[in-house]
This record gives sequence, C-alpha cells and structure tokens, in this order.
Amino acid sequence: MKANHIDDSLTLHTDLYQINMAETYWEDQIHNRKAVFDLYFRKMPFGNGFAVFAGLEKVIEYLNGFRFSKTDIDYLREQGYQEGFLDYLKELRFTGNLRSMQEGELVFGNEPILRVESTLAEAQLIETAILNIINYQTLIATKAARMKQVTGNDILMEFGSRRAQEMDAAIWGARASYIGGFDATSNVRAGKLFGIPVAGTHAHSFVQAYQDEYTAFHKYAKTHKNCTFLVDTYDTLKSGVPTAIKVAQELGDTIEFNGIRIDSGDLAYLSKEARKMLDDAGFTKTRIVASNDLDEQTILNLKQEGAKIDSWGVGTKLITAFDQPALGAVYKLVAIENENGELEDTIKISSSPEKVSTPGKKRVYRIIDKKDQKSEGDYITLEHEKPNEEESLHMFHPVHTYISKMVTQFEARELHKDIYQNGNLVYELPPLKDIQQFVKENLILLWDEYKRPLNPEEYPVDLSPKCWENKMEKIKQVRKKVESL
Ligand SMILES: Nc1ncnc2c1ncn2[C@@H]1O[C@H](COP(=O)(O)OP(=O)(O)OP(=O)(O)O)[C@@H](O)[C@H]1O
Ligand SMILES: O=P(O)(O)OC[C@H]1O[C@H](OP(=O)(O)OP(=O)(O)O)[C@H](O)[C@@H]1O
Ligand SMILES: O=C(O)c1cccnc1
Repeated sequence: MKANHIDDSLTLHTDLYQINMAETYWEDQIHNRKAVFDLYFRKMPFGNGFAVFAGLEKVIEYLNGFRFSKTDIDYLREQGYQEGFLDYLKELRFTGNLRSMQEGELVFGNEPILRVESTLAEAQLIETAILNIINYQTLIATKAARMKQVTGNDILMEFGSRRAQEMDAAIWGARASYIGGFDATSNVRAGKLFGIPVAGTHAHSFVQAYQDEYTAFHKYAKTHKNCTFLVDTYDTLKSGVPTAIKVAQELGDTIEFNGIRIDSGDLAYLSKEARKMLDDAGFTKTRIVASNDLDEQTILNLKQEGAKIDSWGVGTKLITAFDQPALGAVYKLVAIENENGELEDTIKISSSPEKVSTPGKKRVYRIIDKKDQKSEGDYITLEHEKPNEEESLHMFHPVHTYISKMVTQFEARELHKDIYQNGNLVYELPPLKDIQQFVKENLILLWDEYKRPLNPEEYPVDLSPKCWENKMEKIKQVRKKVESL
C-alpha cells in the first residue's frame, strides 16, 4: 500500500461509483449533458410532523472549493483512471445552477429541498457530499426543534461534543442545534466559528480535584464570578445544595450566583427539593440546570412531574440523533438532456408508490391561507407553473387522490431561492441568529396538529394536476417499455 496523501481538498469526499460513472460519461462524451437532480427525504425523522432544513452554509463552502487538487489527481492516477479523464477532472469546477430552500425552512417528506441543474458529471460527483451534509444537519436541527417544542421558554444548552460522531459532527451539530432553537453550546470552537453563544458550568472532576465541595465552589467563584455549581458529586440534598448556598451567602454581592446543576438521580424530586432550599435561603432568582441523558421524552416527563428545572443541558441524545441516527434523504435524477439537446424528464419506479420519484424540473410553494395565516400544505408544480392566487386551488394527496380539498384566498409562497447560477454564488447567507428566528416564524404558520411531538398529523405535500399527470404519463411510458422487452 502506498503512503497516504495529504488532505487538501474535499472533492474526493464522494463514493467511488460517482467517479466511475463520471469516467464512463466522459468516455461516452455525454458528461456535459445537462442533468437535473432533486434532493429530498421520504420519511419524517423521529415521526415528527416537520423537519428543519440545515446544511446549506456547508454545501456552499463545499461547492466553492469544489476542484480536484494535485494530490486528488495523483491518487486517482494510482487507482488506474485514464490520463484524459484526469485532465478533464483537473479543470472541473461547479458550473451549474443550485436552487434550494433556505436554512431554517420547514421541510416535509417527498418535496425537493434542493435542486441541482448542472452537467451530468458535476451533478453526479457532488451527490455524496451534499447528502452527507444535509442528512446530518437537518436531522440534528429537527431533533433540536423537537426539544424546543417541549421546553418552551426554558434555556436549552447543547453539551454533545464528547459524544458526537467525531469533530465535524460536534461543531456542525452545535450549529444545527442552534438553528433548531437551542440557546447556547458548550463547544467553544462552534462559538468562535459561528458566533453561537457559549455556556457551561463545571464538571465532577473539578470537585473531585479539591476533594470537597466547599473549597471547590469557593475557588471557582473566585475566578468566575458568574457561577453555577454542580451539586451532585457526593450527595445533592445533604451536601451539594447546602454547600452551594453557604458559599453564595459568604461571597454575597461579590459573585453572581446563577444557580446549580444536577446531573444524576431523580431530577424531578431533587430539583423540587433544591428549589425549596434555594428559595428559603432567599436565592429565588437562581436557576436549576439539569443534565444526564436527556431527550424530549424525558424532559416532557420531568415537566409533567412538576420538576423545577429552568435550563436543560443536552448532549448524547441530541448530537447523535439517538433514536433515529440517519435522515435518509436521497438525490434523484429528474431530467436529462437528450441527444437533440432537449431536457427529458426521467423517473425511478418502485413497487411502493411513495418511492416512485417525481419527474421533471419543479417548484415548491407553501400555500398559506390569507384568512388565518396558517399553512394549508405544500404544492409542487412543474417549473413554469405558478398557482393562481385569484382562483381556488384543488389540492389532493398524490397517492391517495381521493383525499382532497379546495383552497381559496391563499398566498403561494415559493420556497426555493437561487443559490448558484452558472456556477456563480448569487445568494447571501443570512446571519445564524436570523436563521433561528426564521424557524420560529415558520412554525407560527403551522397548525398545532403538525407540531405535536407524538403522532402528529401528516402535513399535505401535494402535486399540481400537471405535475401529477406528467408523473403518471412517465410511469405509463416506462411500463410500456418494460413490457415490450
Ligand atoms: N424524575 C424523572 N423522571 C423521568 N426520568 C428521569 C427522572 N429523573 C432522571 N431521569 C432520567 O433517568 C435516567 C437515569 O439514568 P441513570 O440511571 O444513568 O442516572 P443516574 O444513575 O441517576 O446517574 P449516573 O449518570 O451518575 O449513572 C436519565 O436519563 C435521566 O435523565
Ligand atoms: O448526558 P448527556 O446528555 O450526554 O449530557 C452531557 C453529559 O456530559 C457530562 O457528563 P459525562 O457524561 O461525561 O459523565 P457522567 O455521566 O459520568 O457525569 C455531563 O455531566 C452530562 O451528563
Ligand atoms: O458545562 C457543562 O456543564 C457541561 C459541558 C459539557 C458536558 N457536560 C456538561
């Protein structure tokens, strides 16, 4: 085996089969044909009623740097690719169009989040990285939003770095969590890179290092006037909380006693008892932070039990998307240029109707009822259609077509923005804070039925009659072709 090459580009962050397909396209001289791919997922993550789209910033970072470095080419040469193909790859840049939802947009099953329209080879080569980025970040932003749904105005802190699937996941997961509604992260690098507020308390090891809570809290308060003491190293109610109170009383106004963190035991019982003790001592404004394997389910239970918890520190189950570790978004070819230079729609058939792709270049609209400012569903049209807001709109389920409704007095809000045009970035990324705010505003448009974490209603994602007919026609054509074999 040869020595490893240096890691100076992300372009080989792709599956081998993409390069193999690109080589065949190149040899067959169809590599520059125009191709259109849609990126979408089919099944709602965590059984949630909505997903929160995240990942566009990193996709842009990746596409801006999309070029094969000298070491990439050297490596591919070692793998046996032809020189002519390597010469072609050397010059390759992303030259296509990208339309996408904005980060923080609410997204649902079977609707294109993003559309790539580029040369066939380029569009193929970028598939893996784009899916890799969006699948993870959208999953984490959605998991975070689920937690936000149950915590309301409480403070949510992301503590997952030590458990994340490696370092990139920790920092991009911290960013996705913030988009989904978290207030802060403990990862300082994520704070530095993205401007996310950083927050934290101290560990059991700090108390263990001094071997007694009184000294540890005193020492901590001396350097960090703003302090939250971890009270469960030895015995929360007999030792931790009384010691925190004692130190806070002794230091008085010289410190800002924010409160305590409890990290084990019965968090409902302990927080209620601790609250009483803090209040009795006059520290009514202090906060109780809880941590320890929390997720939205445990938090909901704790709230139902009347836990007196103001802030939640959440790590493992958020950053690893513990109950559903992958989103399952796919990237499907929906149109390809034929030998006459015309764009022809393509389809992927499956025995399960949900898995049949929707052919053609399309647009996605959110249909908002003007009377109550609530969303009636999303409506996918062919590229040149726009729902006529002056007329009533017939919305029907694309598989169970008898489920239908007429919508009047609506606004059809288009969800895709131009991100790249002919390889040029034409989109300005909003500040992260605005993306978080965008999620909040988008959630106001949804009826509560779609927002409940358990068994939400299925949000309608419908096809326009033209889009639906086009799909049916394509299915017929493919069937005919198969039957004639
Ligand atoms: N009152 C409660 N209701 C429901 N779940 C709770 C309650 N209190 C704690 N939990 C959760 O129960 C689980 C307890 O886990 P575990 O047994 O590992 O904790 P522990 O033994 O108290 O602490 P340690 O992490 O030190 O082992 C955690 O996920 C915690 O968040
Ligand atoms: O539980 P999570 O949601 O992942 O949150 C992060 C955890 O990391 C820290 O302890 P660590 O797990 O390192 O050790 P401990 O469980 O023994 O306290 C912290 O005290 C939390 O419990
Ligand atoms: O600051 C904290 O309390 C913290 C940070 C990371 C993991 N657990 C706790």
